[in-house]
Amino acid sequence: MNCNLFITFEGPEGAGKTTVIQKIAERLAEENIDVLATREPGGIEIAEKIRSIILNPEHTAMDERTEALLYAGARSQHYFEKVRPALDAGKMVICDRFIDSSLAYQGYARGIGVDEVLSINEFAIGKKLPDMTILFDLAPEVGLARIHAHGDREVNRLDVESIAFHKKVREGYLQLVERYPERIHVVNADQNIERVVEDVWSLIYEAIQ
Ligand SMILES: Nc1ncnc2c1ncn2[C@@H]1O[C@H](COP(=O)(O)OP(=O)(O)OP(=O)(O)O)[C@@H](O)[C@H]1O
Ligand SMILES: Cc1cn([C@H]2C[C@H](O)[C@@H](COP(=O)(O)O)O2)c(=O)[nH]c1=O
Repeated sequence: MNCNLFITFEGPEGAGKTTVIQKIAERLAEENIDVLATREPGGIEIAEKIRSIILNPEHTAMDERTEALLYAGARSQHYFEKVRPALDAGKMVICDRFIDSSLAYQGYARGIGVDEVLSINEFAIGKKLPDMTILFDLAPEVGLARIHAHGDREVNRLDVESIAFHKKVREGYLQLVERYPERIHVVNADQNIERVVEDVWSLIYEAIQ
């Protein structure tokens, strides 16, 4: 078994990443796999502070380049303080969002350019990409409706972007699948939660064999 993997979960708002990651972490633990579940932006104190600046709905004046750099800064701190040491200790790391969020949201949807955003992220964390990425694909209307219906998390500065922006995020992700076909695996997130968990588990189980 190869369990020393860095696996990232990606997708639009309300796609189910946070819910599924918790269930997958429990399942991995049941299989006696040493796993660290974490998230971006955040996961450690400094990055959580940066998160609260980026996502504050009052920060409407934030320039798109500032936004891209803050995400990259939070990523750098989180990666070197928490992710890399866990991987070096032989653990599996599963992370709710990572570099592909920056490529899809800032690079593609904001229009900064995917290659430009990739290059600031290479400065932040180096060139190594995750071993595997699972993309939760979902129409943005469905994900946003889930967030508004359940009300179990605060609505942030990115949530309130236009539907056109969220559609571009989805397009950006789907272009990343074409760019990294070996790494990024698409899961249909518009199914009941148990089905989504099973689809994700199958991908991870295959990867660790
Ligand atoms: N497959 C599903 N079907 C119906 N509701 C779901 C499904 N997956 C998640 N939900 C619900 O949708 C809401 C958002 O889920 P969750 O927080 O897991 O999404 P997320 O992808 O992490 O979102 P975000 O990136 O915006 O934080 C939660 O209330 C959750 O219970
Ligand atoms: C890492 C990262 C995230 N984002 C966006 C995506 C979401 O709108 C928020 C994070 O909120 P969540 O509830 O934790 O999913 O930030 C981004 O635009 N760029 C990034 O690199």
